[in-house]
Amino acid sequence: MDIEGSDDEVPVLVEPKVAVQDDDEVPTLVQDPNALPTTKVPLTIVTGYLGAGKTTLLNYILTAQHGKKIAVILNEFGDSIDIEKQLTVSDSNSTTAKPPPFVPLANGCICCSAKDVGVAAIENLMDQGGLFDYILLETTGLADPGNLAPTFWLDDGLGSTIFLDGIVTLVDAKNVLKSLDEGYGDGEEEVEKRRHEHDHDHDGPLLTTAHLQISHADVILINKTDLVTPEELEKVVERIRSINGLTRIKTTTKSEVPQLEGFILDINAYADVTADDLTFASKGHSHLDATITTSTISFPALTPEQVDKFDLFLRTILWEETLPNDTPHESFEVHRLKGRIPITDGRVLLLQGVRNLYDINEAKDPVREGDEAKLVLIGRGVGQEGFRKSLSQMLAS
Ligand SMILES: Nc1nc2c(ncn2[C@@H]2O[C@H](COP(=O)(O)OP(=O)(O)OP(=O)(O)O)[C@@H](O)[C@H]2O)c(=O)[nH]1
Ligand SMILES: [Zn+2]
Repeated sequence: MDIEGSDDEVPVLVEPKVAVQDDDEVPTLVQDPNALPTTKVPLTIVTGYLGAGKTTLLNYILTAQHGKKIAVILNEFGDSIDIEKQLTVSDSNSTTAKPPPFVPLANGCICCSAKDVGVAAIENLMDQGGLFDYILLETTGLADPGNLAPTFWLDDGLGSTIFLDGIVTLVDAKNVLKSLDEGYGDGEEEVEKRRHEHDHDHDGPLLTTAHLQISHADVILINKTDLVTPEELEKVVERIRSINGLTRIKTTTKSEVPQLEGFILDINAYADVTADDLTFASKGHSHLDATITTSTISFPALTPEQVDKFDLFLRTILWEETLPNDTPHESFEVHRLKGRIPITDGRVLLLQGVRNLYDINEAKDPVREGDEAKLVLIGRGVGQEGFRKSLSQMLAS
């Protein structure tokens, strides 16, 4: 969906549709010699089904007053190999009327084989220093953000310059239930492919792109609320909540989020694990969705000796996709996980994971909320009783 810039006061994002930019039309980026690339630049992934309002959100952010210089990376699938990504830098403080500067990036699909090209292009820009202090990456409507997130998280090479701040998913209030139920928009071929990839038995409930975009989201904007009744909207909220019990949800029209800071930008979703988040997730939401659920496992504070066993439990479920101790189970797939694990010596461990990557850090300010440890899992088949059983067996061994 093209959004043409008409206001010449503010830089407006135009999605690339042409494969080749005329050199004359590509202004070069102006370097700010005063800015030093000393701090890490946050990167937010903006995902959501075709036409859900991703570009509308980016335009909203680019024109809002936030005092940030934001780089936007777009990637669009074309009909051919002419897949294009471009980068535009917005300076909300600039008063001069200039067309947005474009730096064309190499072609390729950022969520799969060519992802490193995207990363290299960002790094290249970071080398120029001070050009921007925030990165927004809009994926295509059919992207699985779980494939993309690991590229920007826990990458030592990138670690010095970029970090993944969070994943924001736009949901089309009018169509999302159809997408979840029928794979509406995914196309028959894609639906069939996903059955092969994610459901080895072929008879489980359908895993759609909408599921993947919701299960990985740290923030969900249910957009286009003007197109549904309050009752319909309530159903959408409940369904989404039942899939992802950790995500923050906001209903919007025209992707308008007046409070960007702390909700869309700078949310630190891959660093902080607050007790509130986990408590919310474990309130027990109805299992309205047959494919993806959120499951919370609570257990007593660990002794220092149990930490390694807990780690082995995580490695087994995430890396081997099986339950320890030959615990019988049906196939499962973890999309996202978070945890807060108090240790009897006074420490609190914070746990973050996406797909088969995870990270354990000690809380810097270990406030103990009782002695209950909580592990929240989002994914397919994560509600099986075997998870609890095998964990307690593991910890008791
Ligand atoms: N009725 C209605 N239309 C909206 C709303 N938000 C955005 N739109 C329109 O929906 C269309 C698609 O919005 P985009 O922001 O381009 O969506 P997108 O997710 O970037 O779409 P793709 O890049 O094509 O996947 C545009 O015509 C928007 O103006 C809304 O809240 N209500
Ligand atoms: Zn778009």
